[in-house]
Amino acid sequence: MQFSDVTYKVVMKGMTSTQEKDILNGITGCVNPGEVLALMGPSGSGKTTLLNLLGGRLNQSNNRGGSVTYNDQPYSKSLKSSRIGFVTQDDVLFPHLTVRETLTYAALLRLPRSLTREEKTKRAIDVIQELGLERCQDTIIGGSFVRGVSGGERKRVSIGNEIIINPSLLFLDEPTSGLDSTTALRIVQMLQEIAEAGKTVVTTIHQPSSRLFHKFDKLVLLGKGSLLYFGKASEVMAYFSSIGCNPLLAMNPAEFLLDLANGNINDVSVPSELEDKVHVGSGEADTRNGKPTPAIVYEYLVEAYETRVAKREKKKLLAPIPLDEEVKLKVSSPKRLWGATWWEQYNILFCRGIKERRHDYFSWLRITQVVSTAAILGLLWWQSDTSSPKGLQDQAGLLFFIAVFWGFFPVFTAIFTFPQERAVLSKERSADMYRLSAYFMARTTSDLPLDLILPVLFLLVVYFMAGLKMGAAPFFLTMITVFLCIVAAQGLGLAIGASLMDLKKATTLASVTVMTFMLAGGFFVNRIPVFISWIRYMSFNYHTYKLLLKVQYEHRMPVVGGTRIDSGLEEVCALVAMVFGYRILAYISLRMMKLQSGA
Ligand SMILES: Nc1ncnc2c1ncn2[C@@H]1O[C@H](COP(=O)(O)OP(=O)(O)OP(=O)(O)O)[C@@H](O)[C@H]1O
Repeated sequence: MQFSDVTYKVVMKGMTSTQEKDILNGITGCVNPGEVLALMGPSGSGKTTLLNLLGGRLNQSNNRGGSVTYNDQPYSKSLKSSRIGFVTQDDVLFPHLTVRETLTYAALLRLPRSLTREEKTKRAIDVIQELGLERCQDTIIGGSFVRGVSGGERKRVSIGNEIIINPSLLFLDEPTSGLDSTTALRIVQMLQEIAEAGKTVVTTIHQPSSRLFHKFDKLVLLGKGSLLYFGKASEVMAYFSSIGCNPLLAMNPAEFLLDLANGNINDVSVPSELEDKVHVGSGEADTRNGKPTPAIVYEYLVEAYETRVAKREKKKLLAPIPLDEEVKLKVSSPKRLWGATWWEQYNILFCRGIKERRHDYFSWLRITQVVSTAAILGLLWWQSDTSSPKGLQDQAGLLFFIAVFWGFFPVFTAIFTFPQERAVLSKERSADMYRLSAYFMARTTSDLPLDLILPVLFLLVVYFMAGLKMGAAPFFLTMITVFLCIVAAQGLGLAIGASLMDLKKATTLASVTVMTFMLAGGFFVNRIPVFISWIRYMSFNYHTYKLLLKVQYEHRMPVVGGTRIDSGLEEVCALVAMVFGYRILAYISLRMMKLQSGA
């Protein structure tokens, strides 16, 4: 991989003006198969931005300049899905899946279609062995609220998720941050072994120990977005010595380099040129206790690199490299290569969804909540009598409550669906693991079984305690009506969650909407002004309430919300339209969601 004169800027919009900020200024370098390239620099120097650019994650941005080529070919979609692995700084994994399940699903989704299911599963087991994860393969990953594997093991699982496709290029963002030095060393050793197998590894690293530092083949040292050094890691000290910068104490080379890149020259001898700059003409403002300021040191380092090394490196990069034609072909193919067919993707994601949320399925808390509400309702409306108009009015209140309860509950569970999975979705879509439509269908259908079990329990308790109309037909019609209401309400929750992708905002909007639909539901107010009558038609509570009345009383209570209940077909159609309409809206919102990669 070669990168030449890579630049990146961001446009920052202020209150009064728009400013451009240069993040990277002309970074040039290359890394070959078999090598580990480390990107080092102080915090904010642009390491992550450079890594994202090299890994094709900021590829569609207009703010980038220069060129990045892989085997002499520009970036392509097939390269992204099958030849590049990208390990982000945060481990974005499902907390309730075990290590083996996580890697198996990654293998099933990402490995090429030419492999059988057994071969893909075997690859996951091989990776577990390669990464030394056998002991914790049946432990769940864990997260903030559930205890799972250790930080180092989690990082290895994240790396495993990427090396499973046997990528030619592996990018890692701070793979050792937060780990103790022995675990960090183990991870870097593993990266070295991956490189030795003929792969190219590029990693950002914050402050490696000296043992770690010596494991890198090449080094890019950045300071405020400019290149201070590119070359062999083993030659970096000799280079800085050649420009007159030497450590005065025995210290870790990484520490020395970071100090220099920060412009901190305590315990560092500086060249006479720099000393002269302080004494001749630079004036008070540029000096601190007779020492050059960080800005002067930084300028000197950038200039030294530009004049002594940069031109030579650029020349080297311009020299043509003989290329294997087969590799060239693979890399330049513009087609996106999916590891599984749409239907396979749907099945894998459906099973993964069920496994990830299996703990939710038998949540006694939810079951208790529903059954106790049902029991309270049953007691309050115990064997209610509908022979008098007053009794009828009373029971209609119960039916309205059922329509509101099953309109309210699913909205508030569904709004969490997409915002909670945003990070995983972004990461997996950036790696082109599956089609969005397959994910959407799997995610929205894998919750249905639970969502339909709870209302059955609820109705079994309420229906007979409250003495609603006896008979199989009214009971099952009531159940179907409640199901329709739940699926429609879920659609609304999914659409709100997907369009806002922020739980606070989504909860606020959902409460206002659900309250409006409830008020317009035909129980509290019969006639509403014509210009807001559309609210009533969008309210699933209204249609559900009308259908429940129809099932229970047929023609004894024909007018609700100012309209007659005829065949009930109109209400069924309205609910079905909502089931699909809100889901289509949710899908469009997800499609429009900007993923990190611009995928
Ligand atoms: N979209 C953006 N808008 C504004 N500034 C940005 C944007 N992206 C990056 N930057 C700025 O660019 C600089 C480099 O960011 P980057 O994350 O690449 O640094 P880094 O070297 O990886 O830092 P760290 O080691 O702290 O993670 C920072 O000053 C950051 O604030």
